[in-house]
Amino acid sequence: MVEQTAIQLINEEKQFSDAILPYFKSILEEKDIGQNYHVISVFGSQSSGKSTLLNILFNTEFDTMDAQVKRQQTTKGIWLAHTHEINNSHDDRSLLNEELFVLDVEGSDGAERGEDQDFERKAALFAISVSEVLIVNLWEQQIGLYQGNNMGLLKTVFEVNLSLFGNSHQKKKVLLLFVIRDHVGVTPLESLSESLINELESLWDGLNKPIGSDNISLYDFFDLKFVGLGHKILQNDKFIEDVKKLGDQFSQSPTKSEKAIFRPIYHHMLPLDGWCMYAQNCWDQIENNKDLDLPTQQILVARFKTNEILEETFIKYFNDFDKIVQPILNNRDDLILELKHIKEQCLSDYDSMASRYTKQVYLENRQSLISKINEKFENSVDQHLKDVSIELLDKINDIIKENMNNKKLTFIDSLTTVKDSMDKQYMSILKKFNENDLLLLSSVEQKCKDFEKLLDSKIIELKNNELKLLISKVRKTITFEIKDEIIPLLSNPSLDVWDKIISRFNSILDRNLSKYKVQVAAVESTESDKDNSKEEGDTQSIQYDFQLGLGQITNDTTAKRIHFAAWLSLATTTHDYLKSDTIVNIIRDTFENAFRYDENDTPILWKDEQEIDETFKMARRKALSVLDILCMAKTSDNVEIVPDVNIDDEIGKEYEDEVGIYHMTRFSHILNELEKEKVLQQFKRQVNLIVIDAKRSIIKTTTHIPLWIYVIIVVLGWNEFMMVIKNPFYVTMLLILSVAFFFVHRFNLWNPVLNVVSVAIGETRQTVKSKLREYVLDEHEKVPHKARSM
Ligand SMILES: Nc1nc2c(ncn2[C@@H]2O[C@H](COP(=O)(O)OP(=O)(O)OP(=O)(O)O)[C@@H](O)[C@H]2O)c(=O)[nH]1
Repeated sequence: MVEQTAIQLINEEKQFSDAILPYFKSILEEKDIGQNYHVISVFGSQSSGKSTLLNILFNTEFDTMDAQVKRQQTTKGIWLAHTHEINNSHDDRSLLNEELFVLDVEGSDGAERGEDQDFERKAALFAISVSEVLIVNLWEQQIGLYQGNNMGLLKTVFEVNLSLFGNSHQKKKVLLLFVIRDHVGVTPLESLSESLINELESLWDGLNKPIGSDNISLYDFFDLKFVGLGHKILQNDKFIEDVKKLGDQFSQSPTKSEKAIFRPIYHHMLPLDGWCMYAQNCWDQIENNKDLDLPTQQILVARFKTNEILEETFIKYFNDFDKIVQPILNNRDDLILELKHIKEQCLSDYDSMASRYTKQVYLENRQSLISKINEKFENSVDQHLKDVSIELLDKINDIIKENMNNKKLTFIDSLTTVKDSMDKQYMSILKKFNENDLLLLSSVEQKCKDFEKLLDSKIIELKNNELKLLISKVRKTITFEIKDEIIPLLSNPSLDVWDKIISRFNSILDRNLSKYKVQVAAVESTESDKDNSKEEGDTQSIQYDFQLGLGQITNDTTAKRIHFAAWLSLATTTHDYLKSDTIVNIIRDTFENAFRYDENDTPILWKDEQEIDETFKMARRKALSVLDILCMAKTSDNVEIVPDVNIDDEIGKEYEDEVGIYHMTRFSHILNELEKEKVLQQFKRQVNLIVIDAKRSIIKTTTHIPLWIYVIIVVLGWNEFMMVIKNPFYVTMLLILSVAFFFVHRFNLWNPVLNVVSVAIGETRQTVKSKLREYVLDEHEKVPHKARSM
């Protein structure tokens, strides 16, 4: 046997060769024949001329027996040979443009295997399973003999075949081509065929059919064809001619001739590598005596092969996927184009390779490939959509700010508009990917939900920020107003100062919350409910809406927060302001006002100490009553003021005073007893000084010029006084000077007077100087004159 042209598919030990694929590769090289091939088996008694027929018909080179040497088994196991040549009457061997694979099966009834019919049964079943055409080779004289013409074996094969495929919906047909050898022509072929058909049909009828397969006919599984070949030894030319005629039928196309042997219904519709795997699976099943389900095997092969193709094409296009896609992740149009291109290429490659397998499996795996591709796209698309989401969400802030700055829309209207717009933008982008089938169907809805979630959390964040701003703004205003209105009240406290403070506080709070108040229609209630609501101040019918699209609970909580903050601000303001020193100053001022000024706010001029003492007592009483008011926040009804919210946790600090007593800071507790005592002492020290000052001022005015001075003045100046009184000139001069002095002093003319006096003095000085100069010069001139005259 020539190694290159035939290979042992299954050896005598019933082992399937693993060299089949390399064999196919070596003979076909890189040629992809797809489904353009046919598988033919030959089956018959040992040394019945099977190999000889195949070699002449298909130009193969199977071993044949040399009868002149020894009649013995030549073909062992199952051999496979490749050919594309068919001997025909046109003498054109390349008529058929398809590849042929011919299986030469070990002959039955061989002496070498003896009674062991296991292999020949398995081989027959295998041949039926994997071939389109099974040539049953028999001598003319064997027809009519049960054992001699393999009818026994055929019966077994039919039976197994029926039990395996009887209930299958996909009944694949095989052509049983009975080749009658040494047909010398005495008995016409028709008559021989008839005998064989009768034999086969009665054989079929006699089969032990499985339940439910009673009505299945022989022809549901097999087509029958009969050919007679002349005696090779005696009529060699006729033999060759008959073989060529048979070759014609093999060469013909089913579309052109009814006699054509190869028909699509016999084909397994598997590409060659798939057929190889299929054949191996069939043999494994047969060999292991398992149920051989050919359609299932075909599907398994298709599944395996299409999976293999799927993986190969996927790797081919997605090995460098990240490198290709990463740089264009931010460019949506390029990204969509590239993804689309990759997907189309990948699917086109898959289609060309896998579409040759069972359609259902091919389509199933195509869908898997699409899902796999989309899954791979998922990361990139997700990354892109994430960037898009961030971009869109970032824009929201600016758009809302712009809308609010331009006073175009309120915050909540702006928020609704922006949300709709962002939703639309995102959906249109998502739609672009979806339209191009670049998303996993299952993920589209999720992506929408994810964006909705992001958008909602952004909206909540914006609302919270806006709410924080609003609360902070209202708090600041309330704090400012509290300081502005409450501190003046505290710095000059009246007896009902705390009533006034609470009243102002309520009006401040009300003023700041009024624009957010919503009147809600009163809910029908029972009489007792109405009474209760009256007692509670009808607050139940008032709700708040801070115009930020918040839920009622959040609105109410916000109102409560502002209410709480207002109380805290009031507490902080009063406690910060009413420190011990400030209280000392306040009560000292109260004391001073009462002590120094009368009812008309006129300063009191003390006449005597008794008056000072009485006024002191009155002023101190007033100051101490103010101290009592400031030490404890109580209404004029003497009811301690307790905030209607619990701010104790904020201001309620526990502390120990100097004498070891624990105190808890409360809103109404401004000073504790110890602090009050200290304030009192400080106050006393300060007012004592004021009283001492007052008393000293009386002594000063009364003891400023001692009386005896006046007596001395009168005693010592009596003569001068009398002299002035008695002289009319002095009296007149005194009166004139007194009047002049009065007017100058009254009209504050001392400066002009002093100017006049200084000018007069200057003039006088000049005059005196000039007179003196004249006098000196005159004396000088007289002296030389006297000297000359002497
Ligand atoms: N009378 C006759 N002899 C033939 C014919 N064809 C082949 N022979 C002879 O029969 C003998 C066996 O032929 P093979 O082709 O080896 O038979 P085989 O069926 O392949 O044998 P195994 O492979 O051993 O089963 C050879 O000597 C052939 O010359 C034929 O048509 N008529």
